[in-house]
Amino acid sequence: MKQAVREHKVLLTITLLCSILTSAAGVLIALILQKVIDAALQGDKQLFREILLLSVVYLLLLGLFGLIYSLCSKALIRNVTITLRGRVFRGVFRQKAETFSATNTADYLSALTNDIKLLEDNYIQPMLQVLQNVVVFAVSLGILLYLSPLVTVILIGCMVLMFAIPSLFGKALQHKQSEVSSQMSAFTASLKDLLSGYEVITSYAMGRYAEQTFKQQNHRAAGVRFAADRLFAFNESVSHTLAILTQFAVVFIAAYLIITGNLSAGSLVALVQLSGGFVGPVLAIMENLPKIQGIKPVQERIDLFSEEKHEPDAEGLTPVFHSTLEARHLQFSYKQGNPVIQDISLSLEKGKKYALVGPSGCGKSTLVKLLTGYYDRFDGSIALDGTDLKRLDREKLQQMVSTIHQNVYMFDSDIRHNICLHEEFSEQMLDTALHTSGIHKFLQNTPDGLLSPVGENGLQLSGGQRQRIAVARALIRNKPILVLDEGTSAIDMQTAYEIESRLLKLNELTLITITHNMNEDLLGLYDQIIYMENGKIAEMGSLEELLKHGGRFRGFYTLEKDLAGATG
Ligand SMILES: Nc1ncnc2c1ncn2[C@@H]1O[C@H](COP(=O)(O)OP(=O)(O)OP(=O)(O)O)[C@@H](O)[C@H]1O
Repeated sequence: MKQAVREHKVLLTITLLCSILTSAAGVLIALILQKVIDAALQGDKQLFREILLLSVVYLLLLGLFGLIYSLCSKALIRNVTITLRGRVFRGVFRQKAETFSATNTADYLSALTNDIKLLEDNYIQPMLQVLQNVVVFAVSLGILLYLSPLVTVILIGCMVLMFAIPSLFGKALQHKQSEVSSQMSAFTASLKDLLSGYEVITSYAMGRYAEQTFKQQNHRAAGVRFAADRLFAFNESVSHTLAILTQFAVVFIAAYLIITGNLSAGSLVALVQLSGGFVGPVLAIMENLPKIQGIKPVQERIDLFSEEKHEPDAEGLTPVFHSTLEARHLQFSYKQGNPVIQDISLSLEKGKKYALVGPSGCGKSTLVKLLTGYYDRFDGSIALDGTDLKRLDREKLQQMVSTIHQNVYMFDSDIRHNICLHEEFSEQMLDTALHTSGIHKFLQNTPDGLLSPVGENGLQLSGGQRQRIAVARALIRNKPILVLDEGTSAIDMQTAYEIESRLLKLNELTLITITHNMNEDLLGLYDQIIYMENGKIAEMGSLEELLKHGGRFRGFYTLEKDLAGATG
């Protein structure tokens, strides 16, 4: 947060300077009032003309500095907001995949929208106001002392009382602000969940449930906000009452000093004006200080997501893959005491093709995620060409692997953009990717070809078409490792067979396919079938070897085939 403000030092300095000048000049009006009233009461025309001229110059300068301050402060808020959002956005994308997936995306959305707005309203603007008011207070104090030390002492007494108030509210407000931030995050999460579930909600007649959930979250969010505002209201009204009391005290004492002949009428007007300039700033400071204190939890949350929090990889070695990807005694659990991967050792060779099979939930996807550097909180070791994965540059490692999942994310653009993703590729590379992925088949039936829009998250395409785009997206980049995590499950059998058999022919590609499809012709093309059960590798070998062996894989294979036959 502070770093983001520091990035705009020049604008900050100009804003602060103009703020000081405008605030200080604003106070001088009291002296002009004093002089003009005394000149009028004395009938001094010469002095009256001089003050009139001075006032015109004063007004012009005040207006000019006021305008510059106003423009600069708004530009400062805009720049800091842009910088903060940028830092959070980059921070989110730079963190480890493991950390990213452990956090609800609504938390990121909330940090980028609600929290940054809270910072603007409760930190940046109050900070500028506090500074302005400190200047007004200091200049007013000087002039007050010059006009009447007695009134000044009484004013200071009232001030002390007024300062005691925010300390009573500060802690409670801090707590309430934190609650507002968490509740807004929960509200965004719930809203996102409901909107993403549109199809399920409408087709399963869940409208009432959705409305009720929304109503509850809506009321809760508004309720927490109101509880914080209520506390602000108490703080503000106590402060206002004390401020008015102070001004009353000044008027009555100054009036008494006029009665006793110790003060001029002009000075009384100046004192009343100054007491406003003295009390007002204290009031504003008191209102703003709890806001600044209260925003600390939100500030910490933003800092947590910001890029400076994400340390670079320890060694950041550049990964190379010429021979093997090897795991030794690999153990991993999502929750302590519940291991999902148990003592797995295996070696994958470059260019070979592996089919990973086993009952649902046995740990296939988790194993592949570990092997490709998605999670780094595991026991045992994983090495790429002999170098420990934890020593490698995470970003470069990610760039060596393409993973195609069952659900493919599509940007709301056309087919070409969803394959190339802002990168330039030759027409020949694009053509090869289109053929290997089987896209060319359905392109013939689309009027705009590669320029056909796919709609929000690819809604205008079928599941199979989306998966073919994902295959092309991966192939065009020519990455050495391709993971198909049921990546062709939505494609018809014939096309899936064609795509997979083309991938199996790519000599340089190391292919790891997680599949439930027990197609003998396809499985027979894989170099190795890795059969998993309960987080362990139960058997490993070619299809022929495993079937001949007649072990656990054979039982699984036969059962799956029978089931597919019965349901298909
Ligand atoms: N992010 C996660 N957090 C907590 N537990 C998880 C997470 N991902 C998977 N699991 C659990 O780990 C176990 C293995 O899941 P995994 O997805 O690796 O299995 P799988 O063999 O690929 O299953 P499937 O064939 O159904 O896709 C399951 O019990 C699952 O509930």
